[in-house]
Amino acid sequence: MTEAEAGGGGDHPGTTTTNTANGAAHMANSANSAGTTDATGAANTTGTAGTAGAAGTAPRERADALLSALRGRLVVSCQAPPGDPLRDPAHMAAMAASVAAGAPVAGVRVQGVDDIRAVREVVGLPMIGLWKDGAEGVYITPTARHALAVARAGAEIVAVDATERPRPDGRPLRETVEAVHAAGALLMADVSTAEEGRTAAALGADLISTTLSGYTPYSRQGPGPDLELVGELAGTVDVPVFAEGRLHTPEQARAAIDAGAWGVVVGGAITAPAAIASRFAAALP
Ligand SMILES: CC(=O)N[C@H](C=O)[C@@H](O)[C@H](O)[C@H](O)COP(=O)(O)O
Repeated sequence: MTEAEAGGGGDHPGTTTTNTANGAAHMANSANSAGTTDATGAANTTGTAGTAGAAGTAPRERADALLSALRGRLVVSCQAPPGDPLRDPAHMAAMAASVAAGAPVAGVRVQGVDDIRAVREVVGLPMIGLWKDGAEGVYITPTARHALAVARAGAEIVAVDATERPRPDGRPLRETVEAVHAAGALLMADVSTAEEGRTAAALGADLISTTLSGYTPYSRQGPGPDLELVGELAGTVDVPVFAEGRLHTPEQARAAIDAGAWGVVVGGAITAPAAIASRFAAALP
């Protein structure tokens, strides 16, 4: 990924950043041609992406259609940790295609520009994209440059770290929000506390996710999902709130929806065979 590939550009749609219960007004006709998956085509599980069935509709309508397709439903995160033999774009594309073909999932969450491109080739579902750069501090899509690369690789929704921790380039989160919107994508703010969620929503984030609860030293620590945070956020911000992180069972996913989540994102419990096998092995005498 070069700076030229990742850097600015794109037509700013010039939309406002007013948040509404139904989401964003920023979903422009993207400069990223690969990222124009038909957001209304939730039933379209596999096949060539980018059919852009909603192309030509207003940005706001496209954003609302995308968010509606995710409401009350499951997004599967297809990510492999560094060093895992599955950490390969072709493997993640096969994983995502398998899940999409065999289960009524609403979307996928995919890490890294190469994986996003590979998954985009074979899965037509809405995609939350991110770019993990590093492993300490702010590493989930840490700068506007990373965010633009993710949008241009084909993700309709760009997930970024929206915690209060210092960002590696020292730039404000607001710049990333503006860059993502200029690229015609929506921004998902990965947060660890309710205050961070409220701040992100005020900055124009289109969706909030509880992804980082338990991953900042000042947030709730625990083995399971932070449903309390889901409920608090759902009651105070006017954008969709996603439950994500440590959802291990279908019952927890349902409880998250009951707590007010717009949708749920599940990763390791579905797409991390080593972690799943370890739990089984640990239960044996
Ligand atoms: C903290 C962090 O880096 N979370 C990452 C965000 O994309 C992923 O490693 C998680 O797998 C994802 O959030 C889904 O969570 P879980 O795998 O617990 O269902």
